[in-house]
Amino acid sequence: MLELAVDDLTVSRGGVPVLERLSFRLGGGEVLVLRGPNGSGKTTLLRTLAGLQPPMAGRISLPPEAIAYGAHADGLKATLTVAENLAFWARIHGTREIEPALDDFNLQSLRNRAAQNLSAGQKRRLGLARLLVTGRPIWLLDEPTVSLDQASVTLFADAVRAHVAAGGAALIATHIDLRLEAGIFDVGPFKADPDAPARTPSPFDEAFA
Ligand SMILES: Nc1ncnc2c1ncn2[C@@H]1O[C@H](COP(=O)(O)OP(=O)(O)OP(=O)(O)O)[C@@H](O)[C@H]1O
Repeated sequence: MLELAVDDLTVSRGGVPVLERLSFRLGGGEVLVLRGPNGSGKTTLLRTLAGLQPPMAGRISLPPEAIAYGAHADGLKATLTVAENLAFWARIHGTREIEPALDDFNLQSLRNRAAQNLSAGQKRRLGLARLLVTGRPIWLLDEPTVSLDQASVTLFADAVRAHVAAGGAALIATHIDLRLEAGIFDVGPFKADPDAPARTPSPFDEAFA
């Protein structure tokens, strides 16, 4: 059974706790939207869940090789074409076809254009199309609709809907209403208290002890 389970998780930036004691579950077929004001820690949480930084405390459990992380930076290979970029990621991740990804993000007419010559919104569409070729079941998405026009937002929402209908899951930090059937997880109540005494001494504390 596909599930991302988060228990009593504290996440940090630069050694300072940002969100603390979070617990939630995300199962196959579910979308969870992360809400919270700018700087509240949504990116920090997603980076921690993606394994890009260690948790400060608590547990994250998920199936191996389950995560596809879509970050602010699109991570495109500038000199490769749209189709070559997708083929590159398809090879890394396995056997997935690139044609459905080109279709779903309206990239067929751009397939032979170098990524560096795409507009901001087109680059973003390519970055999102990459999710489809990873074949990974859990999508962690950080502001996926930045630079997208309304039609592309709809394409993206449709792709998420199809992904969860096929048993996948998505955790999405966004400030806009995607009109998806989704749970809402507001990180606001989990804001760490910066004045609380540190649970474990940092190297800084030791140096001045
Ligand atoms: N490298 C860093 N070192 C120290 N603090 C950082 C670093 N990067 C971010 N922060 C701080 O960590 C906090 C959480 O930032 P984060 O990017 O996770 O918020 P967010 O909820 O994703 O914000 P937004 O909605 O603006 O994208 C912010 O106060 C930010 O200033």
